[in-house]
Amino acid sequence: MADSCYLIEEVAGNKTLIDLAWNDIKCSVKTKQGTKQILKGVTGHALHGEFLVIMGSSGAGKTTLLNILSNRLQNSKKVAITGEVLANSSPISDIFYTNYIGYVTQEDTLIETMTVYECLMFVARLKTTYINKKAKVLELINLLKLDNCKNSYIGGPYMKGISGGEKKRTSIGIELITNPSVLFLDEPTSGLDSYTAMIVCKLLLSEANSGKTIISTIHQPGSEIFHLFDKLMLMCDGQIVYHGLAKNSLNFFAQCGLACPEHSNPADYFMEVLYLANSNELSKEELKRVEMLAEANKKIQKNEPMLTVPLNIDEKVYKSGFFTQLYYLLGRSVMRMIRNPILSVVRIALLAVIALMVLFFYYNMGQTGIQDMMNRNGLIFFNVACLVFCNILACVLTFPTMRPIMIKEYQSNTYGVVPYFLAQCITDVFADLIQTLSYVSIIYWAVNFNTTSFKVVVEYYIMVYLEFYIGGSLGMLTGCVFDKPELALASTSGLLFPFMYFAGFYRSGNLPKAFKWMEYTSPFFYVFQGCMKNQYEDFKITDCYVNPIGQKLDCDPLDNFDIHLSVHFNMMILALLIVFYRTLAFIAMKVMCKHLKNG
Ligand SMILES: Nc1ncnc2c1ncn2[C@@H]1O[C@H](COP(=O)(O)OP(=O)(O)OP(=O)(O)O)[C@@H](O)[C@H]1O
Repeated sequence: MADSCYLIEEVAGNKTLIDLAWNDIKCSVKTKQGTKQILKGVTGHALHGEFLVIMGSSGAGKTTLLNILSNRLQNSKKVAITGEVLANSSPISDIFYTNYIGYVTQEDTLIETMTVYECLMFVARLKTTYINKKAKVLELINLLKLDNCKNSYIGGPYMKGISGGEKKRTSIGIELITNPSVLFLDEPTSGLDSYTAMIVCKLLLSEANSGKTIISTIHQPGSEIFHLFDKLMLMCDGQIVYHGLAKNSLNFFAQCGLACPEHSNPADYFMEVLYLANSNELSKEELKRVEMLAEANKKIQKNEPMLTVPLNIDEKVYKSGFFTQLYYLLGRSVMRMIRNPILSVVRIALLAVIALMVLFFYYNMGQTGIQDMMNRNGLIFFNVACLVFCNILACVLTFPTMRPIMIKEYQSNTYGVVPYFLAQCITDVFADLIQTLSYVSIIYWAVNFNTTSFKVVVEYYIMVYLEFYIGGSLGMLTGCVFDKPELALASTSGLLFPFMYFAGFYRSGNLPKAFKWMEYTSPFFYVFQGCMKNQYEDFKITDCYVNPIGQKLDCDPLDNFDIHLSVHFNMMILALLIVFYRTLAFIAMKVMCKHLKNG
């Protein structure tokens, strides 16, 4: 295993070796049916240099145990955990996890528009202090056998990318780049073919050989993979029914009167023996079998000598500073926006369609008659509705897809919420600026909008910019509150239609007094007011409708629509609303992260 000893000099030299032990871990959760005991006093250990595989029946509590050991599940209103986890014979603090552990989740949380190399470099830049980060990343890529695809996109439903096995190895690489002493993995081989699963398991074994403590749950390994395992922990009904060398497990079951038939895959056989028809209500026979195995397992346990080397704890939660985090997050966010097909399609194609429609129907609009005025009003409102909606759609559709990635990276202390949030806001500032400049420049002169002064034109640019940004802010807010794009989209529609109705276009002067206040809650109202005021400044309709007694009517669109707030006042209110929506989005993001950290 010449290539297996990644960073072995650090493991043997400066790197801390860790023996992990856990005593009498109990975990219960409150459910609607009452309290459910998930773990019933679980005791075990994983030593440095060991690859411990946790297997067991579905619902046995494997993931729960992994989450408790890795501090991803903590005591909360719903969850009660007791027992202790020791590292090198000492109780561990929260900061221990930041310093020494890595966690590979079951789902790959990778950005589809990044390459394998970029994914690893991003983490290396934020979470490591290597002098030559590029060399370390390339070394790791070589170890993970990802050289062939290092410059390929991760890919996803909308773009072709690397294979499932390559994604999994990239996810493992993201954790290995920080060279953790303890690595947890939740079902790293699920969904992979047997050959790829074998590659992943061999990689984990080699990492264990280099001194790391590797703990992984694994589902249905083939017999070839099973024979790779070093230590095995079998769980059933929240208890450990075997913990020891994988190669001794068959003997243990035979001694308990449950001999595995010859030529069977031991992993399949154990799953058969530990299968529970209903994990909420065990039959007498199942209960007896589980208790018999759990008792027999207790008898074979010996006190393993544990390391007692004290752990050097670096109290810093984040390995990089605020501005470094912001810088790389901003770079990633801009790159994602440029490369993301949904974002580019929604933002550019939709905008292009709107611009073409406007040019087609409103090219060289007249400036004098009643009809011209009505067309102009229609176009102003059309712009307001379309541009806000266009940006909301882009944010609502893309933000929830970033959510699991952000949560995973936040939980592993890659960066804080503030730099992440600011990076999103700054990216929007630039994206909206480009959209505004292109859209307004294309349509403004072509449709004959007001060009009486430079100030009027600039103000219109600013109003459109605020339209885009307020749309993005609303999209971000719903995207932060709802985790699924469908839910976010549905709630956005529920919000947008009343907002649009109360914009002051459909019923302005004759809105019943009781509902008048609702106009002030709609951002569309301020955008519409601002744009109308801006467009009709110094603008005279000469060809007015004259009634039978000679009065000129409908000459002032600002009067017709009851437009009374100044352009600058509307701009100020919109700026405040942007701050308000973004603050709410930030609070939603912060609450979500805090909630997740507390289990
Ligand atoms: N927050 C929760 N609320 C209610 N029940 C829970 C909660 N978390 C876990 N459980 C239940 O606890 C049991 C153990 O869950 P866990 O995910 O640890 O099992 P597992 O062994 O990993 O199962 P699988 O192999 O199917 O993923 C399951 O019956 C699960 O439904």
